[in-house]
Amino acid sequence: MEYSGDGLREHLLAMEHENGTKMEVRGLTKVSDKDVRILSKVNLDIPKGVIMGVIGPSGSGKSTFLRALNRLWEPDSGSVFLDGVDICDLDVLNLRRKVGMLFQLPALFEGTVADNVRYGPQLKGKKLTDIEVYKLLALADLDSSFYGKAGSELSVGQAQRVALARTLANEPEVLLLDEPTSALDPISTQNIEDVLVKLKRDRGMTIVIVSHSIKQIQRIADDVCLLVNGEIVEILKPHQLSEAKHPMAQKFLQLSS
Ligand SMILES: Nc1ncnc2c1ncn2[C@@H]1O[C@H](COP(=O)(O)OP(=O)(O)OP(=O)(O)O)[C@@H](O)[C@H]1O
Repeated sequence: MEYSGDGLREHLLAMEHENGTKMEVRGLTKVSDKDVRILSKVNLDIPKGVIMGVIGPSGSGKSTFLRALNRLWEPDSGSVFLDGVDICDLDVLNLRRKVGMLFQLPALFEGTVADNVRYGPQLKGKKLTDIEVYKLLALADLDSSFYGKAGSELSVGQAQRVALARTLANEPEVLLLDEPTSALDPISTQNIEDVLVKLKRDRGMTIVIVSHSIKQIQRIADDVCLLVNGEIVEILKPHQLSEAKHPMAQKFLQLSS
């Protein structure tokens, strides 16, 4: 299709909207009770439909940063915008549906896998059909045999995929993952990574993943930000990580490789 004049401008504007910034983090600062800076004026643009990796030494503020994106804590100063709207202006439960989160260890509720997957929609008064539950399980790479299983029967890797299906049942636009595979074996890790890449590719999902594994970030991330002492010191493409300039970042990368 050819565009000219107004048509071209409209087309470009539409593309800009399609591929625009999903989350903007501006001046995010968190100070501990003991007056220690945990995050210091963090700025980051997270584009739509990308996997953003967050890496850095232990204690650098990665989890704190991630939790700020769906208001698991409130910053001392600074703001986070979702599609241009300050997340403080959104109903917090609604925000957490739009910006879902997975943790290192999955915590399933009592009951079956299907009960877990149905949980979020049920809170909004919607009962997922069996077919909808099966589809969500499939999205998280779980076959139909998991439907009636109890959470306690599952391996950690399987439980993590159920937790992912449960989060996806809320139809999030952004997925936050805090070291989601660090307790998993290589095959379960690969299953989760494949699902994340598929969610990005097929659904345009925006994903922010904190990981201690540089290799994982290199396998799946589009961009990676390096957090050191509560500050983003560099934002790079995964293949450029060896070129990081900050001395602490260099040391961290050397020790991690
Ligand atoms: N609720 C809190 N009160 C006081 N200090 C905190 C609190 N939560 C985190 N911290 C401190 O903030 C710093 C950053 O912690 P955070 O868990 O965000 O780091 P991290 O980069 O995710 O670390 P790790 O890689 O070890 O998980 C640490 O020094 C931690 O001790």
